[in-house]
Amino acid sequence: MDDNQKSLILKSSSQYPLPQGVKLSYGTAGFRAEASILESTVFRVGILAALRSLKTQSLTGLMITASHNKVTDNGVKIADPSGGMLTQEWEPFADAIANSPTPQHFVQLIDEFVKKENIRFDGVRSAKILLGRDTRPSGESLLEAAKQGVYSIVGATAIDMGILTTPQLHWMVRARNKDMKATELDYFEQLWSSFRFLVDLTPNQIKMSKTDDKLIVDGANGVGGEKLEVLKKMLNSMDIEIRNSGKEGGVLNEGVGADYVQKEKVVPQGFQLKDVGIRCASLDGDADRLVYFSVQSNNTSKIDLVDGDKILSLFALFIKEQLSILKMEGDDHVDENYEARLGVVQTAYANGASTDYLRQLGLEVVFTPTGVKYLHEKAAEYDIGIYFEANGHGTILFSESFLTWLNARNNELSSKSKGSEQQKAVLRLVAVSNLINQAVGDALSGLLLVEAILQYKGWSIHNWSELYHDLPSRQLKVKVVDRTAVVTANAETVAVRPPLIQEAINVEVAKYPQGRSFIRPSGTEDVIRVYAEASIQEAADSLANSVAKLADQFLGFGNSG
Ligand SMILES: CC(=O)N[C@H]1[C@@H](OP(=O)(O)O)O[C@H](CO)[C@@H](O)[C@@H]1O
Ligand SMILES: [Mg+2]
Repeated sequence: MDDNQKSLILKSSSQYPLPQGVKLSYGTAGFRAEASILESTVFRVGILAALRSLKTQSLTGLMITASHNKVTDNGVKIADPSGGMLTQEWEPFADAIANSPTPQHFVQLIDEFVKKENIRFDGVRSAKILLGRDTRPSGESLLEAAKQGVYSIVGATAIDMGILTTPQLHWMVRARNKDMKATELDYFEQLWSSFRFLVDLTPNQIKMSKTDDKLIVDGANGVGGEKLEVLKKMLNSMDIEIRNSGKEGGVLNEGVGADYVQKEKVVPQGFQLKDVGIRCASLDGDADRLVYFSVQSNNTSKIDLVDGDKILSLFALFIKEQLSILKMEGDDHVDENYEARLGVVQTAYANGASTDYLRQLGLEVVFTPTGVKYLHEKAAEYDIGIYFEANGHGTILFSESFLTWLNARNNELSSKSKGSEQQKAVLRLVAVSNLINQAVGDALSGLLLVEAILQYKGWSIHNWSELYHDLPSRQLKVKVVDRTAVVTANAETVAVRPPLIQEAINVEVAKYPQGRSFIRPSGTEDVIRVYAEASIQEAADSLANSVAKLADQFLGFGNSG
């Protein structure tokens, strides 16, 4: 960096001092905190996004959101040129600059990093960053801070895309870098047209009942509801009712949204007894999570939850079916068969019943630590990799080589057996790859895929929910002195530190039929999370409580003196 560049950063960063006592970590999903302390962080991440763009010679993205967290919180994360999360290799640098105490120290950190990474400021190609934010009121001024960060890098350009869902921003970054059409309208058109295409390939339609036609969506009073309104207009044939769109005066994520519905297993605000039996869905605050549910008839606040694991199971079942149709070659061109590697990725939070179900289908199921950056990376190793967190964040990734094969197969079948079942299966898979967001998990594209598959199968939400029965489970949080004292292994299923805690957990687990439990430090909150499941709810609750007690004994405040 030349002196001019250094003094530019020094000058602008002096206007965004780090508030006293703030310590931030890039965590599972970027920086998150109370919005009022985030200006300096967002400003610095603006610079980081520009450096990432210079390093990769590609466009990057910066999203301002705190997803399912309180409306008074906010956060910031970077989309890498692929449309995925910021490369994990840069996370320590992100942490370092976010916590840098003075402008001088900050400039020095950047200077050292730029040298180490060999980032060139030769002006051959300048940095370009797409900016987006969710509907949080603090978003506007934070976006301004991000712009100031970007403009502290000579020649860098920030393109403000306005209010978007997180997956829309990631999708745009990916599309632009692939020289594809990348406006918001292009996004909607791609979703709409691939959905229509897929639905048109539904075999002689099994007529659904009136209740099965209808879908009610809880928009979490966030950005998802308003974007779904746009899609709804394009899809005028679908009967969708959107509630908690944010226009009715409700508060973002308060008693609404996918996180609330999945964790509390109760109806979100605005849903009542008259909705019994109707298919309902819930998005989170930035519309990258999706869960379905139906209101139970015997108790108005209880729901039958259809979570991320069941969405994953529905997708896996459908994809597997299409692959087997492809394999049923009538002609002797069996050599045209491509053994597509289909893989399913879950975390330890996946309900044990879902894993059993998927394995029974003959699928390869692998586990990664929590956080979509890990699941995504793993899923990308397959020709078709399906990943979901139980909370509803996930997508399906298609490899380039498999898509090339599908296109070639389609051309061949077009000339030989147009309209055959095999060709339809090929076309369905191609449509899925266009519909489901290839950059990150996306509630809107996920929702359309669920709807298309349910139509294809002629299933109600009840049929879908009956794929398998969830094992009762319980999640608890434990406040401890230092959550980093817990170190895990084997995709977070085993605690290797503090010593002997795992042995103690094992003793508890052994007391319960189908018992399973693990602890891990949260990456987004200052707590230890406890998960337990067992054959009945009382047992899951009791196991979770015993393990929470162990966490407290080994790590808690009672132990700190
Ligand atoms: C148990 C759970 O739901 N954990 C969530 C939560 O992470 P924690 O590291 O558990 O705080 O937020 C992450 C980001 O949204 C999400 O990826 C993850 O699944
Ligand atoms: Mg989210």
